Formats: sequence, C-alpha cells, structure tokens
Amino acid sequence: MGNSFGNLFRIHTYGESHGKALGVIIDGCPAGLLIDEAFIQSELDRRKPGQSKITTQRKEADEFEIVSGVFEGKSTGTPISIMIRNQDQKSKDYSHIADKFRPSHADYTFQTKYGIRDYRGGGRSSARETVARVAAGAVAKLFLKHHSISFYAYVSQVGHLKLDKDYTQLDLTKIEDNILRCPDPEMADKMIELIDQTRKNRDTIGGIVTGVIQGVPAGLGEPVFDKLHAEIGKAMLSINAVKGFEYGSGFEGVKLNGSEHNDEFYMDNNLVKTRTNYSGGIQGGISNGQDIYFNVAFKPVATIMTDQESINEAGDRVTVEGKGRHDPCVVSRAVPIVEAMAALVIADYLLISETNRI
Ligand SMILES: C=C(O[C@@H]1CC(C(=O)O)=C[C@@H](OP(=O)(O)O)[C@H]1O)C(=O)O
Repeated sequence: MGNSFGNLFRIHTYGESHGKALGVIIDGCPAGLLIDEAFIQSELDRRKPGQSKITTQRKEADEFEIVSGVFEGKSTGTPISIMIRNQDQKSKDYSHIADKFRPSHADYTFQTKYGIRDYRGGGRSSARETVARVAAGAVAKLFLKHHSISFYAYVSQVGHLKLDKDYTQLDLTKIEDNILRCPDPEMADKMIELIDQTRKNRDTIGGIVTGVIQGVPAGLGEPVFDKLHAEIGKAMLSINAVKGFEYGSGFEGVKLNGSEHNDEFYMDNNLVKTRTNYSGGIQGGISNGQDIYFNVAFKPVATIMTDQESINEAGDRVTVEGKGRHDPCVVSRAVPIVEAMAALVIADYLLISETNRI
C-alpha cells in the first residue's frame, strides 16, 4: 500500500535516495501518445537537485531510461516504466544517524512501523522519490496537451514574504525567469535573498506554491468521496514536507458572506462562465470549466545545519549533528512536483469521466 496513486491513469513509484535507482511504472496511459523524451527531461531538469544556490548541492543529472511501454516513440497501451539511476549518493553523511531519530524527519515513524529502515538519505522517505512523480507527470501532461489542458505552478510565499497579487494579476510566462520560480521579479529577489540568508544561518524556511490548471472541461470529478478537490488535496498532501492545502477562496473565504462569495453564472456566447471564481473551478466535487487554483504549504526542511537534541532507538538522549547536502527551502523545486501531481489527477479523472455516461 501507499506506493501507488490514481485509478485508471495509475502510477507505482519505487526506489530510495541512496539505492541504485528510482522510477515509476505508469499503467493506463492511452496508446498512440507521442512520448516526447526531450520534454520529459526538461521537466526532470526543473526538479533536479544542484540546480542553483538555493537548492541542495547534491549533483544528479536525473537522466532517465524508458524500460517498457513505448515503441517507435509512441505509447503502446502497456505499462510504461521509467527509471532514473542515482549517481551522487554520499551515504557516509548518514552513518551518524543510523540509530538516531532526526527531529521532524520520518526516521522514528518508519522505524516504528517497519522495525527496519534504510537511513541513507532518508531512504524511501526522501523527497528524491518525487523524481518518479515528475517523470510520470510529464507523460500525463503530454496526454493532456491533446485536451488543451495546461498547468502552472509558482512560488507565492517564502517565510513572511508573500505576493499580494493573485494568479490572474501575474504574468505566468515569467515563472521560469528566475531560480525561485516566482513570476514577480522584485519579490523573487527578496525571497531568494531571504532563503540565502537563512542558508548562511544554517537554518531552513518554508513557503507556499500556488497551482493553476486551465482548460479542464466541466464534468470531471466524482460526487461524494472522490470529489475532484479531495483528490487534488490528497495528491498535494502526499508530497514531502507539505503541511497545508487550500483551493479556491480557501481559508480566506470564511471572511466573506454568501452574497459576496457566490459565483454568478452568465453566458459568454455559447460558453457557461462565472463572474467570480471563489469556487476554484470545482462545485459539488465536479469541475465547472473555470480555472482550478490552489495553494500548497511547505514546512521548513527538517534537516538544519546545527546540532539538535533527540533520542536513539534505545531511548537514550543523543545529539544529532546537522550535516550533509540539503535544501534550505524546497519551494523552487516543488513547483514542477505540484504541476506533476495535478496533471496525474486530471489525466486520471479525465479517463474516469469517459466511463460516466453511455
Ligand atoms: C537528492 C534530492 O534531494 C534530497 C532530499 C533529501 C531528503 O531527505 O528528502 C536529502 C538530500 O539528499 P542526500 O542527503 O541524500 O544528498 C537532498 O539532496 C532530490 O530531490 O533529488
């Protein structure tokens, strides 16, 4: 359990941070899809470690190998397996925590659940697992391009520094213009400086990634337990370090009255539209054709470069040294991960929606 995601467009990921390789098996991708390998690599490059001064300095090319499911450049309808080999593990950085529990990491809970754990780089609990999700998400995006569905994500907050514009007021073509992936250049500079200063202080900081999905037709989503926003929420909350999810008006919406919050319908030629979009493109758990937008909150990375008090497996009081190569803030590399998880949900729900009616 727990290593698979999705129903009809279904992924199964495998691998550990310091093992031989990580990867994904995608089951249910429709046949005949042109598998653009350059696009998959460009998506992996957006997530890979070592890409800037505000990320971990572990150097991984994250080049991939398609092992199955593709013939003459197209999907065959059989499971697509994509593998990414690890190259730059430094497992000795982790020998000091072999029997210690790092504060706010997954060490204690993995040890308690399984009675054994690969402590090297956090093993399976490492955010390196998300390389497999981004590879699968790239395939989902290729499929969804045929349906004119597009995905954007960007950094909207770092620590207390928050954009005061929403996605409709920002130029989303500017997201990749800076190492942080924040479309407001002035704010990006301030946020990068804050992350860099935090890194120099041997500490870490959190932030928010905003996601936007455009072009989703009305009618995607299941009515009761598998509401579209519930599935997007699960997808986002399954990403390492995520502590919060909200969509549409979210938590701020409680400040409005119904008279302000209701999204009035109108006809724009033959298209049904709403004058506002507090619903975030989903009503009754089903997409209504308007933009879907949401926020994902990432905690400060648990590994800090200072000593911390903790306990070992025997329950003795110990000091955990802060060392190794880690991200001072994950949000810049989380942007493609958020897009990938959103694409996986929409690909899955699009296929499900085709089974809803005769
Ligand atoms: C390698 C990646 O990020 C890693 C995520 C991570 C963790 O504990 O989550 C710990 C570090 O790995 P290591 O100490 O093994 O070098 C990060 O560099 C990646 O995302 O590809």
